[in-house]
Amino acid sequence: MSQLEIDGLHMSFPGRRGIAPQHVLRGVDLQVGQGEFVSLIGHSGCGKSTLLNVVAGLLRPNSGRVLVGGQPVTAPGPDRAMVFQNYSLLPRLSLLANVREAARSANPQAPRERIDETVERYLSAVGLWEHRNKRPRQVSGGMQQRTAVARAFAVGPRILLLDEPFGALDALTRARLQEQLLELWANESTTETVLMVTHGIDEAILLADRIVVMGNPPQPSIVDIIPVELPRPRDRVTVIDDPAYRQVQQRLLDLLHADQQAVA
Ligand SMILES: Nc1ncnc2c1ncn2[C@@H]1O[C@H](COP(=O)(O)OP(=O)(O)OP(=O)(O)O)[C@@H](O)[C@H]1O
Repeated sequence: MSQLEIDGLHMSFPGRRGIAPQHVLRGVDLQVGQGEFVSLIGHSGCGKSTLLNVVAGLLRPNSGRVLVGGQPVTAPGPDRAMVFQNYSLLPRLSLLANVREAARSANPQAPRERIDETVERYLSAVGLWEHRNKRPRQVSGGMQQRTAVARAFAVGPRILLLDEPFGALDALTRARLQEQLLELWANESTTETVLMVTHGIDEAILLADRIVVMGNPPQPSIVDIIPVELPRPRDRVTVIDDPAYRQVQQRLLDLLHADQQAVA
């Protein structure tokens, strides 16, 4: 059984002042297996964030359904945690308190020592334990985003939803955070499955087991799903010489180019 199942999802936003509704997702079907890392890629406005928000339970679709572990998603829940591009930390809380509050509210029955241990583990894993008492405004954007990633893992979700989490970061910080994410996902957490929106072709190939390509209107749905058959762990420097890497890269470029032509 798939851990995440999306069946026949349709989503439109009402048009204003006589303008027709905007169909953002038309008939999206996707199954994601336990332990899979799946990236969503597509041009701006094709509905990637909308799809992630429906899976998170933040938006209700017009029709279709999302199942997690066979159960329908109707609202946000601790089995799914989301990381946004813009950090979204609570500004008045320290980094430690941001992570602790999320871990506590997702696991209200857990003993305090276990929560403290979880918070320390994830803040240390992203290299921020020594900065734990600072407020978000006292640290860099990269550090804020590392805190947001630590917070998401500390909730103990089965599925991690990432909406362009590294989009605002410089290349070196992004590379470091990609590695920390893979390390946490593969070795350090109970989180099994990752669904990640990205604009980066190379980021998608480096991280994902499969890449879901989404199309613009008139076909705002999945246009292709590309498996990435590169062994893990993947080294960002050498992996680009692998013929399988080049093949996936070319396929993505062709699909994204064709989609751009279609709307031009
Ligand atoms: N709450 C909303 N109300 C009305 N329209 C919306 C709403 N949210 C998104 N949209 C519209 O739906 C379309 C898809 O938006 P979405 O954010 O899902 O795209 P995206 O692929 O994630 O884009 P980007 O890559 O630029 O973040 C856009 O045209 C957007 O303007």
